[in-house]
Amino acid sequence: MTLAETRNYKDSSNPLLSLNYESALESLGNDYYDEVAAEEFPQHILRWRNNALLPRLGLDPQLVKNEDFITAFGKFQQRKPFLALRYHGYQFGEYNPHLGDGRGFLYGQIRGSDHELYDFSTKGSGRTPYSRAGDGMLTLKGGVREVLAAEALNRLGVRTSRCLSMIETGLGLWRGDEPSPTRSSVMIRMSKSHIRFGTFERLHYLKRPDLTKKLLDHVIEQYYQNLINEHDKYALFYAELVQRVAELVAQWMAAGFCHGVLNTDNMSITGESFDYGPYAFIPTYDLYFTAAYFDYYRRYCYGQQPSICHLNLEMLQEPLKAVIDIADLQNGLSKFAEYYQVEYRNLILKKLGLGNLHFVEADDLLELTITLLKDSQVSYHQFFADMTLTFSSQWRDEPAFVMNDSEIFPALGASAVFHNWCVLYHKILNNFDPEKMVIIAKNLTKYNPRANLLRPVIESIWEPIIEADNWQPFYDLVQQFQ
Ligand SMILES: Nc1ncnc2c1ncn2[C@@H]1O[C@H](COP(=O)(O)OP(=O)(O)OP(=O)(O)O)[C@@H](O)[C@H]1O
Ligand SMILES: [Mg+2]
Repeated sequence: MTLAETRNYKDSSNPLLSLNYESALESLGNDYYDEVAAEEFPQHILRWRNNALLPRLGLDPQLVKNEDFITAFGKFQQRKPFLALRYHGYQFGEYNPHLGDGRGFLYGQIRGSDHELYDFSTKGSGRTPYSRAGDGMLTLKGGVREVLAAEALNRLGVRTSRCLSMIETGLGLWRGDEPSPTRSSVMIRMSKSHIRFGTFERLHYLKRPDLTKKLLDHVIEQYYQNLINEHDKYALFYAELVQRVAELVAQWMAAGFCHGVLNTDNMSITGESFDYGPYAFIPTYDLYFTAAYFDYYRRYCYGQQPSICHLNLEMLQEPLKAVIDIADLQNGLSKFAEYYQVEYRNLILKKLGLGNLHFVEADDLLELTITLLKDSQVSYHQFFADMTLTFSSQWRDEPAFVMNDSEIFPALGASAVFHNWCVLYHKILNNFDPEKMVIIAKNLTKYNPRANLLRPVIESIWEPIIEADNWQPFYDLVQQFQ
């Protein structure tokens, strides 16, 4: 078989291989990537297949065999080319020109049934020219954590990439942050582009405005299709990116999520959330909560996320200046705070059951809720989950009903802030007709999943896996997010 024939070869018996792969990124030319080979692993055990994503690929989960996943996404048979994407990035504030896909590659691109272009990218598929001192691998625990984060965030309404599959690969890896040797995995992540802020930063570093413009045209054509025919599409692109990123951070904040490593190589040009390494969900509302143990100066702590994303957007202006007027860039960024506030307010009101209702005390309630969460240091997740569980139409009748249900939070009952919160929440409910209570109860259930992904929960999933190779708790938990 010639190389061209290999590239077009389709195994019609494997639905994952007979998908209609597109080559939007490949066709940009090899200034943006290197062709690489996948690692050959000693073992392939399918640990996770995301059936929920298959219909979006036009596939019936019943017709895709586990072996199909293994052939395509573990053995990497019958598909080429695999493209390690080139990028740089600001890591903890320092520019790093030695990055790029160091343990992954672009496997292929697929047009979903929603007409959006999706990337399938690997993580843990072996060394590339960008691996530096790394082994090119992903630990099994890293794979488990990324699958869980993506599903939990998706359930919480965050615009996120998701994992399509995770296969255990039978290697023993050495890591400073896991008892070693530790088990290995390879993952396929489905996302709306793996082009990062750092992809543009590299082109600026190389002084290639021509390549910047070509990439920007590609990004707009594929991911900002509503702007294609606008005469000022470049300015509008940046303005929309600012909005998407501001909304994304608001989604993280409302979800109580701390990404952990908001370097510019982990920021997507489509404003989608991805790369779930040392992330954590906040146990309590604490702006200084820091997810990554190596983030000594709390640069990426929970409360810093909005300003860090603003800074990352500001730094992206440098490469974009090659194509977009500086005044347009500044104007675009000036709306960040407003977009963030609007989205955050909406999301917290949704979590309080009141998202789609109009009432004058909305800002007071938002402020008081945050004060309550901050002062009391009750569990951020549990506050909303218990509110969902205990809410009743009686809360409309008397503030005392709200307070009495507070037995779930004995510490809250005595506080003046909680008393004020109950009075205000009751007053707001009292403005509405009794039948609106049903809508509020439904909203609470919709926006406050019962399951959570706090650190002890992840550990309780991981323990049965390492101790008895028992994956049931993992499947049960993912199921609750889907
Ligand atoms: N084990 C490893 N071997 C080789 N390169 C690695 C390894 N771990 C991380 N890298 C590289 O270090 C850089 C920063 O890693 P980071 O953890 O942000 O990304 P990642 O998790 O590997 O991938 P992604 O951002 O696609 O989720 C990236 O260029 C990544 O490819
Ligand atoms: Mg990364």
